[in-house]
Amino acid sequence: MASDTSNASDTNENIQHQLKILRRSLRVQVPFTSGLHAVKGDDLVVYYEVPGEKRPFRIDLANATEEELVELTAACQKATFGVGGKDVFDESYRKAGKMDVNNFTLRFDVASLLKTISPEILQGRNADDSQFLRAEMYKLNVYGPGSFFKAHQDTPRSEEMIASLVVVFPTAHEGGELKLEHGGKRCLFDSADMLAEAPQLPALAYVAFYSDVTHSVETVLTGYRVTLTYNLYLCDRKASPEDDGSVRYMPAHEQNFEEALYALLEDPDFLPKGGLLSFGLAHQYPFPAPPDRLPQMLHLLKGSDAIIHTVAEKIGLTTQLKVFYEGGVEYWSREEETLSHHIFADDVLNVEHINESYDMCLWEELEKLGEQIQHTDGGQGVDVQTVTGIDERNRVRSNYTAYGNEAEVGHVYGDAGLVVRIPAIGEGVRAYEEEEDDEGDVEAEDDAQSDGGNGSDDGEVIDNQET
Ligand SMILES: O=C(O)CCC(=O)C(=O)O
Ligand SMILES: [Fe+2]
Repeated sequence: MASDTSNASDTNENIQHQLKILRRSLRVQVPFTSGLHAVKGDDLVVYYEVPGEKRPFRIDLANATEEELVELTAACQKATFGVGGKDVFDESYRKAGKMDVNNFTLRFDVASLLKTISPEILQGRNADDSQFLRAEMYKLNVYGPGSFFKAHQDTPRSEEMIASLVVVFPTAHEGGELKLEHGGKRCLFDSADMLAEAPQLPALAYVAFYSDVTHSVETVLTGYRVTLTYNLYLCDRKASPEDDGSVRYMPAHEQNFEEALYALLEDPDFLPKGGLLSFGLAHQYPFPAPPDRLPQMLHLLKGSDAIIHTVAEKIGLTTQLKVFYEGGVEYWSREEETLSHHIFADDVLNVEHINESYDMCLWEELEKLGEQIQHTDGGQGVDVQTVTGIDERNRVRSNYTAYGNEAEVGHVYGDAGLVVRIPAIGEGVRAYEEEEDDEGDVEAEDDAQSDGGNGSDDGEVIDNQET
């Protein structure tokens, strides 16, 4: 699927080495964070409504008896799950009890736990990023013996919903492990085990994972597994009274990524005429509504995707989300042009107005939207060096009406990926490479590379202040 963009630089050993480092430093990301969280004595007391009863019931989930847990289970509704925008009840898929947030209350305040998980969930973002995490309590779930929840992804409640948080109460149980799967990697969150071995009680076990992580709850064998779920949203820091101005520590893999990127920029064989460094996205994203969908998605990047954007920006390089359209598909392949039409488009292709089967129309629309990729067989276009392949994780579909002997709907598919724009040698952050300065118009940018500053704003004076 990824663009096949072999060029002269493919033979250069240094370039291959640095590309390998870029790949490796993006791969180490684990898409979840978990642990134990100590709480105070009565933090885990829950008051809940029981249908037909005037007064709320009380249960202390730090010291609950079996009888109390049976009562809590009885007060729950049978849990449903979302399929195609509808809530469905199917006990072969999800067997558990749930309680909506307006039917119970508890003292536990998630704020301190949010502080613990935020650095993990917001990793890859700028230290002075204007965003923080906000948690919205979603449901209380009760899994008695025989309960489970099969593999699913959580329904995003908005474009800003980035992750889910599950908090497990210290009620005795066996089984009920949460299985997590992302990008072919699997792991197990065994809260029963963690809580049984907690050095200090009362404590909660917690796990937070990005919204595109597939997860399932294994069958509970004995006892009761009680959980609280929260939706985690990205919010604008300006709206937060809790801004503590903390500075983010840059982990080693992110530093490696930055160093490899610098090494590539310094290599005279690396995209000498400039071009694009392309990356597949490691996470799935909801596409905001049109127009200008892609630029809006840039602030939603998470994990290793966010690292690419943050580091490139720090160096003074532009990152863009693009939709990669591969030519040569049946709708527009013309004999003389097969397979040479690959485009990085600036937005999702809109072809609703196209109502004829002559394939070139689609192609013309695509050309208006983006940059054609240079191919080994020559022709015009931009040089692209692929770091990681763009896959179908963020596939977008555009429909148009195709007329054959009957009108039918045709589809064009594109896949979103990230590109970092590399200037030609002698330009932008690579201005230091210029040997014969014939025009003298690159001087203002001479220092941009060496201080890692953002030399992107024309004419801006860069302070040499170290922080
Ligand atoms: O209770 C749990 O451990 C997970 C619940 C869950 O995945 C959900 O409510 O979507
Ligand atoms: Fe879930």
